[in-house]
Amino acid sequence: MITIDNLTLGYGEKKVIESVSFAVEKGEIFGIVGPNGSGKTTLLKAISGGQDVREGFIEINQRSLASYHSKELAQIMAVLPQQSETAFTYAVWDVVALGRYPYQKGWLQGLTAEDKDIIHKALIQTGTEPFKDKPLQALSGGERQRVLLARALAQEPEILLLDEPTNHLDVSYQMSLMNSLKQWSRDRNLTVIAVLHDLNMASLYCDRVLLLDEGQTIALNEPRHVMKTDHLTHVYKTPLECGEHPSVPSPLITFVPEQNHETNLSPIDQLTIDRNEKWIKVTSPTRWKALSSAVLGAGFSWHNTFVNRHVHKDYQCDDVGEEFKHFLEAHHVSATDVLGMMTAAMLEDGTILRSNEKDMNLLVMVTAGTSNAVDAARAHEHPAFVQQIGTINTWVFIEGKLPESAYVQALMTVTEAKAKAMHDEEIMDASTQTIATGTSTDSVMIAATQEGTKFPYAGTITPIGKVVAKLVYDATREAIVRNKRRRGV
Ligand SMILES: Nc1ncnc2c1ncn2[C@@H]1O[C@H](COP(=O)(O)OP(=O)(O)OP(=O)(O)O)[C@@H](O)[C@H]1O
Repeated sequence: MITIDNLTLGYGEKKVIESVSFAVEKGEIFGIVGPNGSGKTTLLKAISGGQDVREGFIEINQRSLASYHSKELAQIMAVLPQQSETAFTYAVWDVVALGRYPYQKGWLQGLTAEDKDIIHKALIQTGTEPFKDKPLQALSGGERQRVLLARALAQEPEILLLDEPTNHLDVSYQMSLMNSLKQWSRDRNLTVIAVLHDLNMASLYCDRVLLLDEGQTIALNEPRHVMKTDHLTHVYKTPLECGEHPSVPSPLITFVPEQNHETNLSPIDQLTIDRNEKWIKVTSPTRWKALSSAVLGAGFSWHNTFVNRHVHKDYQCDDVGEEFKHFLEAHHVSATDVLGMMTAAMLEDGTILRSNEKDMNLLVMVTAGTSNAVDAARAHEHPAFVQQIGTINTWVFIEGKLPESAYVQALMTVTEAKAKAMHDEEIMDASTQTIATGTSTDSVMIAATQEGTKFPYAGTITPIGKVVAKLVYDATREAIVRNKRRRGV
């Protein structure tokens, strides 16, 4: 549909776009992203025919752009520019009606019933119908932006060029605009080329993205290939990270603010451990990124308070999460800060071990009740699942920066070390009379500061994995031994 070949554009002596080539298919949503001054608007202007081409060419439907008469071009292409025109004193309806101009045969010809119907539909589609009689100047920036979009739609274009269309729009209208573009591209085969500053909008809605820097193509591909941490950090010169969107298969770009630390103490030295018969509560002045199977705060989340709460072995509750929150409130602890686990094991038997080898600052806490011990290999022989609280809870605090993959590896390391401790302490599965590998309700947490030394891997044989495995193995055995002693085993 649109072919750009080896395009070079500029102002005076200055080259602003250099040897850029790409093709946009019919029905595609094509995003142009890049830092301020990288040439996005100039490129879009050239595609709309408003910028002289210095080298290369632009074709639309296999015809040179330069060969189109302006009215002919306006019948296939509509433009929503970056700056919304505020000079208009027209009423909204009249502004949208201007979109029908390319179809009028002469100055004196009025609008047909079909034109009016199209204008009405464009007003409805953009939510601007309620203020169709107001002057454009009386509208907010976002409302005006939507009116200009309605005018572009009234042109019934095959191609829509948008320069930062979500500027001025609140989140709900941004989403609604982008959802509409997606729908029009599907239903009417509308081709969209949009300059976007919001990298997440580009990643959520564009079929392909062109990343420009200083007029040159840095990347051109589907968002998941373009939105890479190294590409974007290099181009935007700002710390950011590309992760996964939690609900759709698109990259999620997050920005990392500068951190100011007022103390030289290590994060583990700053942990406060409150330990009594009711709980082991660890609090931190800073938040840790945790991966856990906890009752409160499961999955990946950031916390500054970690509670391992003691409950009676007969504890039963329909909504454990809610009951836990009430418990915390009653103790003046904010539940939103807390990663919370439960255990019927006696907390004074819990073991806390620390390693502070050079660049390996870790703390491990294990509480162990083994009355629900299960041999995973024979678990299928057990009767139906019964939720009981005799459990091994394991916490690992790591000073360092781990990718999410390393969290998962650390989780495996913890599980293997725990299973070996169970084996070496000869903890039996009461049902199968074989050596157990864990208990039926074990819970685990890996928490890291996400600052300092990078640990890309955390499997058993990696530098950090070796320390995790040793501490978890030793702490689990010690907690089991204390538990056995208490029970007189
Ligand atoms: N009319 C003009 N005359 C001279 N130079 C211009 C003109 N318009 C833009 N430029 C320059 O061309 C370069 C690219 O500008 P352009 O507006 O295309 O960038 P952009 O990527 O759209 O930037 P932004 O994100 O800030 O909108 C900039 O250095 C800008 O100063």
